[in-house]
Amino acid sequence: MERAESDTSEAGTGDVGAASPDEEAPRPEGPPRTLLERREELTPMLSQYLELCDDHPDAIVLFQVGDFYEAFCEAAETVARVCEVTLTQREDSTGTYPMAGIPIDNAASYLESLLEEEYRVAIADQVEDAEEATGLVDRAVTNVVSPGTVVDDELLDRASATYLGAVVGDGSASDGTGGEHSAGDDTAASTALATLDVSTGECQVTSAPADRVRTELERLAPAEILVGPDAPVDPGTFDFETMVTERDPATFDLDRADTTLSAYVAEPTAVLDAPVERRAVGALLDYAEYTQGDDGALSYVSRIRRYDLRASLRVDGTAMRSLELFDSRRPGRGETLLDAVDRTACALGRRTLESWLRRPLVEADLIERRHDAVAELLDRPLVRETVRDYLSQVYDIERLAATVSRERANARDLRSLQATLAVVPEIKAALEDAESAALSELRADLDELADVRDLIDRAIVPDPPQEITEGGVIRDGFDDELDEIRATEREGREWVDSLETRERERTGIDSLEVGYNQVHGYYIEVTNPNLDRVPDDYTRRQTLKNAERFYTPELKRREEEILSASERADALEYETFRAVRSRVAEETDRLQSLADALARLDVLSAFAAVAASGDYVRPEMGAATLRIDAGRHPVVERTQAEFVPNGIDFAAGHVAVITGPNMSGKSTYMRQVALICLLAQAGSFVPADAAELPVLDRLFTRVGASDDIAGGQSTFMREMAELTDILHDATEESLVLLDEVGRGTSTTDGLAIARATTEFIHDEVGATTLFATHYHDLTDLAADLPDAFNLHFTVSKGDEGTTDAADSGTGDADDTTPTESRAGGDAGSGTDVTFLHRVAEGPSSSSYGVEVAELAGVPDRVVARAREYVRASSTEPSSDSRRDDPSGASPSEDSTTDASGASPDERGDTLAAYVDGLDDASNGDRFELDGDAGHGFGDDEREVLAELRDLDVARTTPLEALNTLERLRRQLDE
Ligand SMILES: Nc1ncnc2c1ncn2[C@@H]1O[C@H](COP(=O)(O)OP(=O)(O)OP(=O)(O)O)[C@@H](O)[C@H]1O
Repeated sequence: MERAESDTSEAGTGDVGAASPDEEAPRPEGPPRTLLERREELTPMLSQYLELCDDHPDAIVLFQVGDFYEAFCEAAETVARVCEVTLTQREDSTGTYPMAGIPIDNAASYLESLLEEEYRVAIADQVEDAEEATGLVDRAVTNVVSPGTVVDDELLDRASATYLGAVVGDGSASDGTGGEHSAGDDTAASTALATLDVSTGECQVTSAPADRVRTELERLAPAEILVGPDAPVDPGTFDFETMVTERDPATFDLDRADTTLSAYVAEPTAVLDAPVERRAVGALLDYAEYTQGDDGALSYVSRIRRYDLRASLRVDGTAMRSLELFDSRRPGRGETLLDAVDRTACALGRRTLESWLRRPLVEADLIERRHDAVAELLDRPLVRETVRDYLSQVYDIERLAATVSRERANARDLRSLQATLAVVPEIKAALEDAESAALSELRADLDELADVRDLIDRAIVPDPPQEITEGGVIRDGFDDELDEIRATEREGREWVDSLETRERERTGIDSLEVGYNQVHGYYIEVTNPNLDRVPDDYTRRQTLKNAERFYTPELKRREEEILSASERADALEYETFRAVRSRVAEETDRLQSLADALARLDVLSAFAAVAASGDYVRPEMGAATLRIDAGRHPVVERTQAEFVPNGIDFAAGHVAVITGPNMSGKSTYMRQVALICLLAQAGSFVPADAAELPVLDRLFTRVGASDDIAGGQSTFMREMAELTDILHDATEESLVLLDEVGRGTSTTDGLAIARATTEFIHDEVGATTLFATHYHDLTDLAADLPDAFNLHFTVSKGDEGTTDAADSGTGDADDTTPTESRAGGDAGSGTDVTFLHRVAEGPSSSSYGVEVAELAGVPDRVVARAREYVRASSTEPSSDSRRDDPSGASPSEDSTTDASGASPDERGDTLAAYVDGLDDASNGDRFELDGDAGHGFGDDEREVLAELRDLDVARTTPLEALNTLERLRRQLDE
């Protein structure tokens, strides 16, 4: 590889070793210090580097030197460390400077490492031919690469959009942390969020109260965010990977934004009337322009779309994570909802599917439109499969259109566009009889772009080379001048080809040969024994050992003609190619609309394909009840050999308290209900036998205290913060999943919080709620609250031949073989327990904690002993608040009071009494396991029992519990 150039002749390189990758990263704060200090004495090349660094103080400047991109001094140290390349040094007359370089041919993988570590990189290319330059080669920054602005195919995720975001506040917003929530109140809209996918030109903006914007940020998870001066968001609290980029506050000014915007839309104020939105988009485009270099490089950003957050189901980051919509909690192992329903045929569809799942609809009409289309494609498998087959031949024309517009597309890219356009008529034909509104409209939106397709087809050869400057790109017959030049070239070559025969005849030398070499051009070669027969018009060109090479005046003339024709042809081809590409670029809008239509069609047919193969049904939307017959978890059912379907049937706004042992299926069930609702609102059919669903406005989850700990906050603190959001923001149209709320603190407090929360949601919020809990005491809420009821997960006890399921209408799985996990045998009572993963009405009769312990392998003696304690405790006085209520009110009296209008505040007394009672009861429940009451255990066993007794179950995660049990078991074995 070429590393040096003429003006580096004084440079030498010396290996000073690779930097350790573990050292703390020095961030690029301005140009390399060492160069700044020596500014006056630098050679022209390093001065040029320093000037480019001056212009890009927030980036590492990579400077083209031959086939390498080089960085110097402090920047070199960073490059060497992050890219794991050798730190060398450059020596010149002024001193020695650290230097590190990455090969241009393979730059993408090194750039990726720099982006991963959140560096911004300015690429300074040589902008004149090094051979033609007199003195120092001219260089300019052609592109700034940052996580949110990458356009390079190799750096982009094919399947997901990469967003750059900008958040701007109008200065009037509360920061949302003072408890000032404004659910559904758009008059308080004060914060704008604009996002841009630089690779496609998709630009969107919305404004809403600050807390809503924060949720939207989590949903879109931009790779890079510009935070405006008044933005009421704290970048430190973003819990997704992103790079926060500082910008000059002036770039967020309204005047400047309007000027920037006017280059993209004729009348910015007509498209975006809210100043805060214009400021967000303006700042975003300002930065994007800075990164893309040349003026007009973003001309394909022509559609700036404003959207209303209220037009989509609100799913916050916590819910997205706990429902594993896009990221599995077991990276690399677990599937996500997106994986489960992704049957899209092309990258366009895959990105749109993700965006539909991120933004499900909230208008029944729009949802039904999608369902109609899916139903039609499901009923017509031939149409569906034909369409999917053609869609699989579709290239990523959304990104291709942007590449064309940026003048970065080569001839192969244009051919890919053409190949895509060629299948559009076929797709239209397949949809000819489409009946549903969505499909017929889609069909109408499928612009065949026949003009563009024909242009590319006529202009570009079918299988063009990668390079666009070396000819072989433009078809014969497309350009007269090019055809003429090519004819001259061809004629010349033919003349040369036939020269050998002619000269052999003329000279009578049978061994005479005509050849070509790079240095001397065309020649006639005659071997030494025949030299006396060489004609007079031969001029000697080269002497070899056994032969001489000659040329004739005519051969020389022809050679010049051929070479100049070839050069002219290459130049003309390049020019013609650029003209064709510009012509295609003029149709960027139409190409983007076509890409959009193809993407929608792909998602709808993917939904139909999933429905066909996965046995999904069309849900009935807008129901006042939440009824799902034999529902399935779309992800778990794919991994679980025998998934047990479960139904649900209750009025929207009611609260279900779900009890059952660990591992019985509570969380899976709750998530399944949420996923079914979400899929339905995204336009998909759902995994169930039948479904009637309300249209939800928000979806909240508070699942598993220990599952999603984020840094900085204690588990319980985080749990409570999330709970606060739910209690503030949920409405009657929301679905709330609460899994073991309150588990992160003491049993007494946890139980009190769980109970108070449920009462609040029931009385004040009216959201449809599923509440899974291990606190059996909570099951009496069903008696207290008119719209609450119990569900439980059934367990079969083998020896008794019974289940604790009160057989009910909700369980649709009576004929299904349960997935079995058995505990039992000869320990203690010898109960044989099988988890049926089946939901039933009513509360669970037991927590089966001992059986789970037995399943986990706790020694028989401990299990038997534990059973004795359980039996003993069941004879202790009950801790039920209603029964312990000092007022003496019976449960039925209590609920009568409620039904007759008692406010939750009035019930506060009952709650306090309840908690007091609990404290008393828990004291009473404390068993004496050590000392004299040791019941014949040895010291080791007593130690184990003591540890078990001290275990704070309420603060122990299932995994920790299993680990503890395993350790105790080993301790006993030893
Ligand atoms: N309906 C079902 N059919 C088959 N298997 C299931 C079903 N539901 C759950 N399971 C299996 O049981 C396991 C435990 O389920 P899940 O986590 O929902 O239980 P849980 O009651 O919430 O447990 P915990 O209280 O410990 O959180 C799942 O990982 C899954 O493998």
